[in-house]
Amino acid sequence: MTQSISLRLRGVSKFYGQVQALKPLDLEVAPGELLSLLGPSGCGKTTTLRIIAGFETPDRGDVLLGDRDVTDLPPNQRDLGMMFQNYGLFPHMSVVDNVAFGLRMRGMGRDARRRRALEMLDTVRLVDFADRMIGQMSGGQQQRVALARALVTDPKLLLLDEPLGALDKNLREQMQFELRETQKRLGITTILVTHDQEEALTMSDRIAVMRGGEVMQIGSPTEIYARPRSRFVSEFLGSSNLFEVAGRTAGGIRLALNGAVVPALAPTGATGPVAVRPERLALGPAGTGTLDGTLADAVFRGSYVTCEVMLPGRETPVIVQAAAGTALPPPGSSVALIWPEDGAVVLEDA
Ligand SMILES: Nc1ncnc2c1ncn2[C@@H]1O[C@H](COP(=O)(O)OP(=O)(O)OP(=O)(O)O)[C@@H](O)[C@H]1O
Repeated sequence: MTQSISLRLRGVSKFYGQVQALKPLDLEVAPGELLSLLGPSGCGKTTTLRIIAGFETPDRGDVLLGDRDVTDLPPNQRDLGMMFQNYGLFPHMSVVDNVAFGLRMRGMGRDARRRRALEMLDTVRLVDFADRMIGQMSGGQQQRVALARALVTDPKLLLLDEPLGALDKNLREQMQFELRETQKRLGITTILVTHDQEEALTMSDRIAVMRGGEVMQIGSPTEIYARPRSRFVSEFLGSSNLFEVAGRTAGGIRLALNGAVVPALAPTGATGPVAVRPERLALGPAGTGTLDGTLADAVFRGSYVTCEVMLPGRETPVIVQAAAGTALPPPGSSVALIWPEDGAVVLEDA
């Protein structure tokens, strides 16, 4: 069992020539926590991870592992386990030799190496495959070998860069669960880089949503999903319907569209539109809700139905996600949008 350790970045920034890959960044990761760095291509996720690993030196700021300032230490002195998308396993070596490789580099004796590698293979439920060649293992199994190899040196910090990117959807979901389970069991502090919002939502204790070299918002998956602060975050994680706001009253938020007053969480200083998740809206008979419109389309998606509702005075359809089996009138019918009692939030930006 690893003694869990905290990770701290203080004012870390990085330029590549004229490109500011990272604006001064502060980040605290608690012992045993899994923090995801989530964002679109080029937002600075990999740069952040490479600085934490020691492959890259920040222009300014420091990196602390526990109380130790590791900013100037090379990667092999930082007590890290790492796992990347193309696992970097040696195809001509057996499973157990792949896992033991890092121990050999540290000068551990042959028998001790094998014993320790088998222990790790047991953790990822592959001990029966120890003497197979890597090429005889499936994608999911290779991913588990890579995890065992990352953990075999008993690192204090686990760094995962799109670790499941090579797997297809079903296997990927299963491995997300397994990886998270192992990480929790070992209590190892972990940074996960991903551009996959579902992966971040299912695996993380907290998510840092990044854009343009900055953390836009950081919080638990439920917090970030239910209370996005900006339009970018509300649209990057899931989707949102945005409504312009005309003002605030004691009873709630006045919508610009028809002046209706609706309940919404309104943080002080939030002057942007109000965002509502499609699954928080419902449809009812015309005249019974907040806004009347026309049901333009309804698409069956298996476990739910995606409805598009056109409102007078609004160009973009409002998206409503109704449970499968909901009785819907035919397209072209008048319907009412039923606003949620909670679940709408005023954003900070336009
Ligand atoms: N070695 C480099 N030289 C010059 N510019 C770089 C270098 N590495 C990264 N950048 C730039 O820094 C910015 C951040 O890149 P980074 O790789 O951290 O993004 P990312 O979020 O990991 O993207 P992706 O999801 O595509 O990997 C980008 O604008 C990128 O083009």
